[in-house]
Amino acid sequence: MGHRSRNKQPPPEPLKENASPKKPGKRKADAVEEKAARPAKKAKDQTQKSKKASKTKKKRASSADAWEDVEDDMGVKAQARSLFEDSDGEDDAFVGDLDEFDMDDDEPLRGPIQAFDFDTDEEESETEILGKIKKSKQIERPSQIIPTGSNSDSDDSDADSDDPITMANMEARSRALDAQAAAEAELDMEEMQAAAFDEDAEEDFDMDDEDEQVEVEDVSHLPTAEEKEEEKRKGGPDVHVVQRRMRQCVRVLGKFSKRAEQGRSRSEYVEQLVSDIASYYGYNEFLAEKLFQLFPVAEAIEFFEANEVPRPVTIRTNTLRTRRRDLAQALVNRGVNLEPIGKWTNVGLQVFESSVPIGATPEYLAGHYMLQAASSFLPVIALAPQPNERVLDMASAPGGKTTHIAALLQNTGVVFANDANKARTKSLSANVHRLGCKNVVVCSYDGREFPKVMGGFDRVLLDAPCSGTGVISKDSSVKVNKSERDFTLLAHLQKQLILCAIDSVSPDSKTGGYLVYSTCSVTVDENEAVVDYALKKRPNVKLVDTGLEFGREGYTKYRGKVFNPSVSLTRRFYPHVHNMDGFYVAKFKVEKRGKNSTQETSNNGKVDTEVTGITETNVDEKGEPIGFDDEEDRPYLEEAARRRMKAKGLRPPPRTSTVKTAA
Ligand SMILES: C[S@@+](CC[C@H](N)C(=O)[O-])C[C@H]1O[C@@H](n2cnc3c(N)ncnc32)[C@H](O)[C@@H]1O
Repeated sequence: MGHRSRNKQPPPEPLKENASPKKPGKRKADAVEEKAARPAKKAKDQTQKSKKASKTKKKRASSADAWEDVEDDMGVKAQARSLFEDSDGEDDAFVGDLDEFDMDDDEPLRGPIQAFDFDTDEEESETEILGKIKKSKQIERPSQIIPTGSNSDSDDSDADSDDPITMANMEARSRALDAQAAAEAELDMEEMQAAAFDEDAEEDFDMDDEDEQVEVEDVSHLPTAEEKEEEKRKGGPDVHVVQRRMRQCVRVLGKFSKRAEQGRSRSEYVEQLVSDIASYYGYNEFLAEKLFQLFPVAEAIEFFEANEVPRPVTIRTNTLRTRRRDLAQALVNRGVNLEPIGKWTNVGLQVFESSVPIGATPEYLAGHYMLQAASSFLPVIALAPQPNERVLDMASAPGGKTTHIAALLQNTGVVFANDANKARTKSLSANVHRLGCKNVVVCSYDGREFPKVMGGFDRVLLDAPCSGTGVISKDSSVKVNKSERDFTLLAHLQKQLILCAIDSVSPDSKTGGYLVYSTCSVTVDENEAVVDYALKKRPNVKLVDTGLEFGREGYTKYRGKVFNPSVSLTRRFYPHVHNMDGFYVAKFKVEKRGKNSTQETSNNGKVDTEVTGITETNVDEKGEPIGFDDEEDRPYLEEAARRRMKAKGLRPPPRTSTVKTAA
């Protein structure tokens, strides 16, 4: 466990608080208090604004208590989940213990039950109606994907008020806290950028006392190999030293030629920074480096910081049972403080606070909603199933996306909800029943057996098993339990699954012919590399626009690898950018094999046309057989079989072959 993640211990001054604009957690509030107690250390060119920020931080420390346990408890409970299997954290059947929403106050939540007139014209905008409950910030600030309240006009004093929390003042207090957190996140961001990029700043800090000066001088140069050894011998560096060294490295890497120590290379700074990130946030060095490489230096820190903050609690209205406005009304009447997630979804609600366990309300039990991360709406929106279609959800347990698909099909057509893990199909079936899905067939095959089991689907969703590097805030065990070998095995499985998923789509479908591939991981090996592999192995598919309104473009080049330019049509989602779990979505159109066809690869709005050269048989563009080389695959398949046996409590036979990992 890293310095930053150590539970409930008095934390160090955070490197950068609240990268993700959310309510502060206990550790952060404590950190603010500690900061206030320590001798002031100011940025040289500190503005009025940042003075105000430190004031706000102190205020927040005293006012945020009512929220803190919510976050900490959620973190602990979420950690109990098995990530590999249920990596996007959706409800696993009955989730009856979300009682962390209970207020800490001795005073129970009181106040008149709110009644809203929902009997207005059907055509009245739902956002407008929900705005009566909580004014939608999406309207005011459409660039935000999940609202944070940063644009709230509430007075800060609302958050500090000593008055008891009531239904009447809860909204204002909630907004004020959100606004504080967002304002601080912005300021932190500015400070970080200033530290990294301010050309004029020769020194990071003014020294307010001599002790500080000594400490800062100590970390202003990179430790030599001997010093590192010494540091290790003493049980690792002091957390404050690590923090300042990280800041220092970020700053140097921002303008290397000017700021680096003489004789030290860029890679030495990167190495030191990665090693400090690993120890500060509690990652193994391999994963810290893998994730660090995805972003520019300062942004990488934002990503790691965002992984320390829980994402918003969100629910998806089950339109087979109710309408969002009715659900919102019912939950508000039970003391739930919520608002629509954003314009991009008409079924999502963000829960800010609740006086009842949100996983055990009568509405939940009656299947009116699914507890579901906002990011998991995305692949289904991209899939866009049409009524009466035949859809395959190849890796579907516990069914968040299956039940969403069933709802979009309006209980027509059929969804085959498959999952290789039979035990997990129980929670899948439970959710299917609870949500009243009548068009779902649950089955349990290894996805690689499709399309032999059944093919000819109008649409296929492959929400692939993955490393879960997008959901570290939910399951911090990922920080230490993923090795290079895991990524090699996962990418191999994903490549096998994606070919089977493509082959299960009917190119003759009148209404569809689409595959959506998604993961809750942010690594390139599990995303763009898999998609690019599929494009190479199956020339009869092309990538198309996902139809999602936001998300960063997929990489077309990454660390020496060059992918098909159309991979830019795929979309990446990040906790520090979109305030949702890290996610990846790609959408393919499957065309007929055996005919030369024109492939449109739209790249940044430009449309390239190329002849794909599809052949009659199952061969790739070099005339080599498509599919897997049995010999090459044997160790991987053997490894998978061993894992399955272990999972069932059986002892696997000795290995006859070994899986090669990349050098
Ligand atoms: C990311 S989770 C799926 C989450 C699900 N789509 C949802 O929205 O609730 C990945 C799933 O893949 C399943 N899985 C792993 N290997 C598989 C395989 N070879 N074939 C089919 N499913 C597999 C796991 O059991 C796990 O439930």
